[in-house]
Amino acid sequence: MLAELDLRDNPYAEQRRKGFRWLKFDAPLEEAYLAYLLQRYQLPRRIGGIILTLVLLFFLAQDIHFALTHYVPTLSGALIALRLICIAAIQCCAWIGERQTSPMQSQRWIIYGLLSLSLCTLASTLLYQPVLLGLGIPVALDTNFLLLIAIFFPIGHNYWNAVKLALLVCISSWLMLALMLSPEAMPDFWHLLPYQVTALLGLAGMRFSHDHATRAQFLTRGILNHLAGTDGLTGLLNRRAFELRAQQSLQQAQREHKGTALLLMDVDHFKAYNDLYGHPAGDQALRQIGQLLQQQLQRGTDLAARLGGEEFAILLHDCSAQHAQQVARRIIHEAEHRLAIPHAHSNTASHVTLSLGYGLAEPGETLAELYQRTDFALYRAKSSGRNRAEAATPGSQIPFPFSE
Ligand SMILES: Nc1nc2c(ncn2[C@@H]2O[C@H](COP(=O)(O)OP(=O)(O)OP(=O)(O)O)[C@@H](O)[C@H]2O)c(=O)[nH]1
Repeated sequence: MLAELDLRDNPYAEQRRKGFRWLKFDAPLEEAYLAYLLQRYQLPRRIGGIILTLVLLFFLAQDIHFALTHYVPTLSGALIALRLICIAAIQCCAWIGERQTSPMQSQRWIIYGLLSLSLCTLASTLLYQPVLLGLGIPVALDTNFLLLIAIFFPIGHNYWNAVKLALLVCISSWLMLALMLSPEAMPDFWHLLPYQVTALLGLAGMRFSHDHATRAQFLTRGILNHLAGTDGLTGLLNRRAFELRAQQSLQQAQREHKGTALLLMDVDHFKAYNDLYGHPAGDQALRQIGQLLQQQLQRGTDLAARLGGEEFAILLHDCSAQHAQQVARRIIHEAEHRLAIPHAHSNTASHVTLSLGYGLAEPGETLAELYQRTDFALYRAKSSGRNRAEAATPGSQIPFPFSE
C-alpha cells in the first residue's frame, strides 16, 4: 500500500527499500532513530535505573549484614565501597546523559553507566569468590545473568554497543575466574559456562528481534509523517507542514540574527489552462512547476510548498534581500522559458507564467505578518500585469486571514 504512494525524496522509504539487515541505518537517519529511542524509552529507562539502584542498595545492605556477621576487614570495606562507587557512578552517568542534547552523547553515557556497573559487579564477584569457596559454595556466576539483563534491557542504546559490552563482561569474568580458581573448582566452572553462553545468545537474539521491529516501526512512522506533510500531486510540503516548519525556521533565523525570505507564487490564467487543455494536463503543469521550485532550494533548511490549488510558497533560510530577488526573478524567467508550457489562452504570454511576491522578514516579525506583506506584493504583481516578481515593502499589508 505504502509503495503505491509517492515517496520521492523520503529518507525513511529509501531506507526501507535498502533494508537494515545489520540493524544500522544511513548516518542522519541513525541519529534520528537514536533520538527516537531515547525519547520513547525515557520512562522504562528511568524505571530501570530506579530498579537497578534498589537492587544495588539491597546488595549493599547484604554486604553490611555480611560485614557485621563475618567481619573480614579488607573484604567488607572493599565490598561496601564498591557498591557505593557503583551507585554514585550510575546516578552520575544518568544525570549527565539526561542533560546531553545530542543522542550520540546521551547514548555514550548509558554505556558508561553500564560499564561502571559491570566493572564493580565483576570486582565484587572476584572479591566474594574465595569467601564462597571457603563456605563450600561452588563458583558463583549468577551476577553475570543480572548484568546481561541490564545490558540488553531496551534502554535506548545501540544494539551493537550492547553486544560488545556483554561480550566484554562475559569474556573478562570467565577469563579472570579461570585464572584464579583452584583446579578443584574448575569442573563447576565448566558446568556453569554453557548456561552463561546460552543466556548471552538468548538475550542478544531477543534484543535483536526487538530492535528490528522497533526500527521497522520507526520507518513506517517516518513514512506516514512524511506523507501527512506532503502534497500528493507535487511532492512538495503541504500548507500545514509548511506553516509549521516555516514558523520554526523563522524563529531560529531570528535567534541567530539571519535573514528569512518568503516567496509566494500563483500560476497565471490557470483556469483558462484547465479549460483548454483539461485537468490532467493542468496537474502535469503543476507538477513541473513544483519541480522547478524544488530545484531553487540550495540548503536543507529551505522549504518549498504547494499551499493549495495553483498557489506555491518558498521559504529561504539565511537569505539576503539580493539573493531573494535573484531567486524570484529566476523562477519567473525559468517558468516561462525553461518549462515553456504552451498556454494558447493566456492574456499574458504564449506559455504558462507565474506571478510572484517576495519579502524579507523584519526583526521580530511573525510569519503571519510576513505572509500578509508578501501576499500583498503578489497581489500587486497580479494586478500590474502578471508574469513578474514584486518585492514586499515594510508595513504594506492587506487584511488576510492567516492562522499562526
Ligand atoms: N489541474 C488542476 N487544477 C487545479 C488544481 N487546484 C486548483 N486548480 C484550478 O486552478 C484554477 C484557479 O483559477 P483562478 O483562481 O480563477 O485563477 P487563474 O485562472 O489562474 O487566474 P489568475 O490567478 O487571476 O491569473 C481553477 O480552475 C481550479 O480548478 C489542481 O490540483 N489541479
